[in-house]
Amino acid sequence: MGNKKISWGIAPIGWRNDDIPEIGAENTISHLLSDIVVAGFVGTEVGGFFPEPKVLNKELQLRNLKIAGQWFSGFIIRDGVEEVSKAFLKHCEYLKEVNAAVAVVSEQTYSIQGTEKNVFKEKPFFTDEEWNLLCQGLNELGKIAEQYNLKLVYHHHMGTGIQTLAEVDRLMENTDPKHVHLLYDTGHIYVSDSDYMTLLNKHLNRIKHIHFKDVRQEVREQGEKEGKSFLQSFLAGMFTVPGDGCIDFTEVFKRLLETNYSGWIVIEAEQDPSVAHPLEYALKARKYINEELIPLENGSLIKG
Ligand SMILES: O=C1C[C@@H](O)[C@H](O)[C@@H](O)C1=O
Ligand SMILES: [Co+2]
Repeated sequence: MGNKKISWGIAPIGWRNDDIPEIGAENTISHLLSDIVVAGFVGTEVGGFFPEPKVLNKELQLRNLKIAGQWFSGFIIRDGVEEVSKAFLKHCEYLKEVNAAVAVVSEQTYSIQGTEKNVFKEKPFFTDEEWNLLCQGLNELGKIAEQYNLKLVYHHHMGTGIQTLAEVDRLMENTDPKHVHLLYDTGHIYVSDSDYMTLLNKHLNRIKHIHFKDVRQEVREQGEKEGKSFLQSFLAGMFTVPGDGCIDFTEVFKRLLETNYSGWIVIEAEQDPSVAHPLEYALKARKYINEELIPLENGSLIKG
C-alpha cells in the first residue's frame, strides 16, 4: 500500500498562475479539478480564481478531492502585523471552510517576484529591525492560524527577503517552532543555492508542507546569463514536474521516508500552459511518482 501519511497533490499553477492571471484563463475550475482526478492526485491548493467555499466544496466532494492550503502574500514589514492580521483572518476563515491543513505565508515586502528585475541578482535584504518585525509578526500570524486548526507554513521564495538557506536558517532560529513551520520548496531553494538537501536535512523537524518543483538546469543557466526576471524565467521553462529536470527526488523522498514525514507533497510546476499541456505534465509527474518514488516505500506501485 502507498504511504498513508503522505497525501500527493498537484497545484493549479500548471493550469493557471496567480502571478500572471491572463495565462491559462480558459481553464475553468471544473476542468482543473477533473484533470487532477484523471492524473491520480488526491488534492490541490487554492488558486486565486477558485470560487467561494460552498461552491468549491461541492466540486471537491463530487471528485473526492481535498484542499491542502493556499498562498498568502504577507506585508508584515510594510504594513505592520495588525493590518496584515485582518487579511490573514479572512484567509484562515476561507481555509477552514474548505478543510485545509496549512496556510502558506510568504513575506512580499520589497519582493521582486512579480517585477521585471533580475531575479538572480536583485533580491531584497531585510535590515535587523525588519527581521525582528517579520519574525514577531509571523509568530502572531501562526497563533491566528492555530485558532482555525491550520498550520502556518513559511514559503521561502526567489526574489524575496527569505530566499537563501542562510535566510531560512535565520527565520527558523528567530521564530517560535510552536507557531511557525516551514514549507520546503525544492525548486526555489535549488535555483537560489544550487542545493536542496541541506535545507531539508537542517529543518526537517519544522517542515510541515512540501512543494515538489523540478528545475531545467540549462534554462536556469540561460536565465541567469540573460538576467531574466522570475516571471520571464518560468515562462521560459525554468520549472517543470519532478523527474523532468535536474533534481534527484529519490534522494529527497528517501529522507522524508526515513524521518516519517507526514503531510502533503504538492507537485508545483509553473509553466506556460500554452506550451506545456497541464494534464500531460500532471500525468508525467504521477508516472514518475509511481515508478520512482512510491517503490522506495515498500516496493509497492499502488497510488498514494
Ligand atoms: O508556491 C508558490 C506559489 C506561487 O504563487 C509562486 O510564485 C510559486 O513560485 C510558488 O512556489
Ligand atoms: Co512553491
